[in-house]
Amino acid sequence: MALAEQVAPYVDILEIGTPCIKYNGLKLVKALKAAHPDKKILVDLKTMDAGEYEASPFFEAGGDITTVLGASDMATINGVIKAANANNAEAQVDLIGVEDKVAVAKEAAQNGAHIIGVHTGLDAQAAGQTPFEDLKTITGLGLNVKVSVAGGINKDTIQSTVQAGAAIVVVGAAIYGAPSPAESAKELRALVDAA
Ligand SMILES: O=C(CO)[C@H](O)[C@H](O)COP(=O)(O)O
Repeated sequence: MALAEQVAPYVDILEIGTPCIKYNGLKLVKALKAAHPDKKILVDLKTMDAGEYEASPFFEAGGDITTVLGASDMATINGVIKAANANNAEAQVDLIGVEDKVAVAKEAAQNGAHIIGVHTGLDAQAAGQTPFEDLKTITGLGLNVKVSVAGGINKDTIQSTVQAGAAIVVVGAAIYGAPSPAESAKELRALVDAA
């Protein structure tokens, strides 16, 4: 809540990351939305099963976007899309760990997913991986969805993600790990606006 307060002037979406939502649950979604009704709240559930059942309460609590793993069964993805549509919200399909990212992105988009997330997770980042090539591949498909990118994005790389077609750029450590998260968010925002 304190971090959100600091960075809110510079961002469009406030993400509750996966460890954070597991620890805090629905009450944090409600509190964050109440404090920031003008922001979208992304709840990074990384749903793997029971899509509609798991996502619905998070949309009802004020979440605007929840994530579902592209590695899950397409029925799970479809369930999150259904829950999102019932709540005037959005389903983001996270391609983290997916072998055939193009096939999953195409099918999810065809099924009505609102956002496709190109994502190099923290453990893959530690092994030296980045999301940039995958981002170009997915935006290059020209699907009728927004493309989000996440995975170690910082001030040196954020403009290239916008130029590669990312509609949503997720920044974690480069904001929350900065000496001044607000200053970092402000700088990143300016770079995005100038890209
Ligand atoms: O979803 C996540 C990890 O699974 C993170 O939110 C995402 O990777 C963004 O954080 P960072 O910019 O530090 O990579």
